[in-house]
Amino acid sequence: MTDVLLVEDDLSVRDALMQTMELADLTVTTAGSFLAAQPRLTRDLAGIVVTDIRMPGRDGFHLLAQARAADPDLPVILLTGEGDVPTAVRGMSEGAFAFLEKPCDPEELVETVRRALALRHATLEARRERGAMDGGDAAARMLRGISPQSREMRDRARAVARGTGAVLIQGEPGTGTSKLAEVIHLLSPRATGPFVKRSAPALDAESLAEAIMVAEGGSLFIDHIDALPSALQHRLPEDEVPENGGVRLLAATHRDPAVLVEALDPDLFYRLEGLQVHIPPLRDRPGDIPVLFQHYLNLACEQADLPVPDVAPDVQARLMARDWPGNARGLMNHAMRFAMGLPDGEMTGTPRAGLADRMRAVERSILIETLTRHRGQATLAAQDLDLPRKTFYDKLTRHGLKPEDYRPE
Ligand SMILES: Nc1ncnc2c1ncn2[C@@H]1O[C@H](COP(=O)(O)OP(=O)(O)OP(=O)(O)O)[C@@H](O)[C@H]1O
Repeated sequence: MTDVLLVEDDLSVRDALMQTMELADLTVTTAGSFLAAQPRLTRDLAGIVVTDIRMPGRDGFHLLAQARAADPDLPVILLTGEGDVPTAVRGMSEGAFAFLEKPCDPEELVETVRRALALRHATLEARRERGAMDGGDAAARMLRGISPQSREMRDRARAVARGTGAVLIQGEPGTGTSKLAEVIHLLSPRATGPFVKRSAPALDAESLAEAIMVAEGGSLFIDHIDALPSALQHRLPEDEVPENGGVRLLAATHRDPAVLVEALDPDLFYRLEGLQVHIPPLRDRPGDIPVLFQHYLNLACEQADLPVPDVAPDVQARLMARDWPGNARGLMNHAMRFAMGLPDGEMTGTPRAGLADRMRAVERSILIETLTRHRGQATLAAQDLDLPRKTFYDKLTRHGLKPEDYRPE
């Protein structure tokens, strides 16, 4: 992966610039002319372009135009001759990201490149997210979240949906167990059949039989399965369901599988044990908090016909540091209140830990958020946080975090 595509015809200048950037841990690819660079200017180029203006044949302005034709959001930094202000002005008016006078000050060059790169990554990330939402399947559309745990959960849902046996979903209240059940149904070959949801404590023999009948050809989702009376556990739909006929059983519990073994008859427990999906609590995936919050904020504002307020970075950091005992539902309620401009009085996620623990939680959230934003690229994340690489890695180790967990799927 290239951070910088450097286009410069003068070999000694090219080597010097390349060395400056490589010393700053940037990955550089070089080209000696417009023609050599042209095929690399694509819409999905993960880096940015630094180009000399004066080159034999087609010059830097041609390159700028070509880059903008490939992708108007691709940042291009122009290198001008000393004192050549009119050229620089023309470059800016034609859409260059910045211009630098040669010979370049190394610090200024690296700093400008980093700014351009951060913008490039943000652009590509936003496109990727949009693509996943627009063209994605039910898991991508309905289960928001950019954390590695959320990605894993979506993959697991897809895999489980392809199976035929009963499924057990486990997660704390408000983590989205019902939503995940619906996603599994929608991803399965039974998607065109009904999805019927019942809560175990409200069921008796008659209402269970009726629910099974209504769910014919689709899925029956039983929430709080641990509260299903023993007598009814034997009346659940069978695992051996004919293709697209019968009823597939999906179940959820907030309880630990270790406790569940006590609550269920062994037959049912072992049936459900085969295909399980666990939803981690929100506090273990703070990277999802800003995305979910923004999603529900947009929704609340749209419903109430209100303008969407800005979420300042310190507000985001505070949201991420909370432990959210109500999980996604708690966050959603908070977003609603925020949209209405209501005070934070009924917030349930306020941390009660001491100062040291709270600071640790904030540090962890910031590390996760930065790694997520830089797609697991530790060097960029460390730079973003103004930390030497070693200090950054020490902190990751202390929090048990690994950059590779934050790289894209
Ligand atoms: N990943 C997610 N993306 C978008 N919305 C989510 C996500 N997870 C949960 N939600 C939302 O949070 C709310 C709670 O989800 P859901 O009702 O599925 O939780 P639950 O675990 O079944 O809760 P409970 O059993 O306590 O009712 C819902 O409005 C759901 O849409």
